[in-house]
Amino acid sequence: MRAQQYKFSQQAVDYYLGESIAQLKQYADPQRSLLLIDENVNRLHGDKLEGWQKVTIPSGEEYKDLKVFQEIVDALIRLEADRKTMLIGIGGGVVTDLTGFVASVYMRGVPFAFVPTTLLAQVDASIGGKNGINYGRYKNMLGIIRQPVFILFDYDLLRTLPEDEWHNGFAEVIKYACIQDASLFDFLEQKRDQALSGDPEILSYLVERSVAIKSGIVQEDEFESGSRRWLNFGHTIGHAVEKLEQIAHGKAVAMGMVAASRLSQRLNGFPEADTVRITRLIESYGLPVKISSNTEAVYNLLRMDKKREKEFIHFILLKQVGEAVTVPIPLEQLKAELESF
Ligand SMILES: O=C(O)C(=O)C[C@@H](O)[C@H](O)[C@H](O)COP(=O)(O)O
Repeated sequence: MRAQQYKFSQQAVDYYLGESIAQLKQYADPQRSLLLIDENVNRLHGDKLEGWQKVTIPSGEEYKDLKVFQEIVDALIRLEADRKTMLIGIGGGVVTDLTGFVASVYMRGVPFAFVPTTLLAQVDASIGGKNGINYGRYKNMLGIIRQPVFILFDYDLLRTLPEDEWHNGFAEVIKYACIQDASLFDFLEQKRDQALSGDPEILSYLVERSVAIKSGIVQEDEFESGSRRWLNFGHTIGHAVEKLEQIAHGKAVAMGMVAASRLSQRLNGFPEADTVRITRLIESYGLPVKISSNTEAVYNLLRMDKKREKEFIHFILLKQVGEAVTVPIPLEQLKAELESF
């Protein structure tokens, strides 16, 4: 196990990398904590969490909504959770987002922590303090930026992930390579087989490199007025496609990254050969690259992206592999570009 601490504006966050979920009692008091745990994770790993009070959360993005938020608040009231009760979210991004959001508003804020159990949650969703829920057709429309007390990364939990969910997580790792780390991009190309087969050494490297890249960017711009926007590479179109097609986040981001690379080619001088390279890498990790959604429907959702300011969207493009830039694109121009794809 490797312990690290990252300091953010209101909270220092402890990371326990390569720790076992069975050791959770070392970091939180079962008498003063409540586990919000994904129902599948509880079924598969609940035996390692005896002696904790649990509230189970249904599995799936469709549950990251106001209704489940309300059910969790009801459970907290029923269990008489007070201001010192720590909420520990154990599951994928849905559970960590919901836990952080409920914890941020219940009694005006209680402490919280995460045990991310999917690759996507370990490399992305659990880090950086973005917590929230979807609202209607819009992704993460209600939310807050607030940091957890700690994050426990247990790599063994990834072994029980369903095939599809496993591939999903690689989309966000590829994103980090595209926006900030060309050598990680080479590594992902060269070590694809070991990465996909879950080779422990390669996997811990990929998680820890991703965690370091994301944490560094968030430390620099926690409230997303500059470099943090880069973490949204592939997400502007991706979020719209995710909602329209009801597909997994990683798949939608994969398609969004290919679209953003093509846009980078047209508007930012990004070499065509690199769009081809990104597309190949994404495909080689078993992720989709082609969007078949209705263009107008994509545009109508994308108009409400959080990076919009009046008639512009701060769109994330690439300059080269490993270097992102934010370019304000007028909505009308974006519409025309989408139509021409
Ligand atoms: O942490 C961030 O900042 C990100 O943009 C990371 C994204 O991968 C993540 O999906 C995030 O939740 C999207 O945020 P949103 O602000 O576009 O809803």
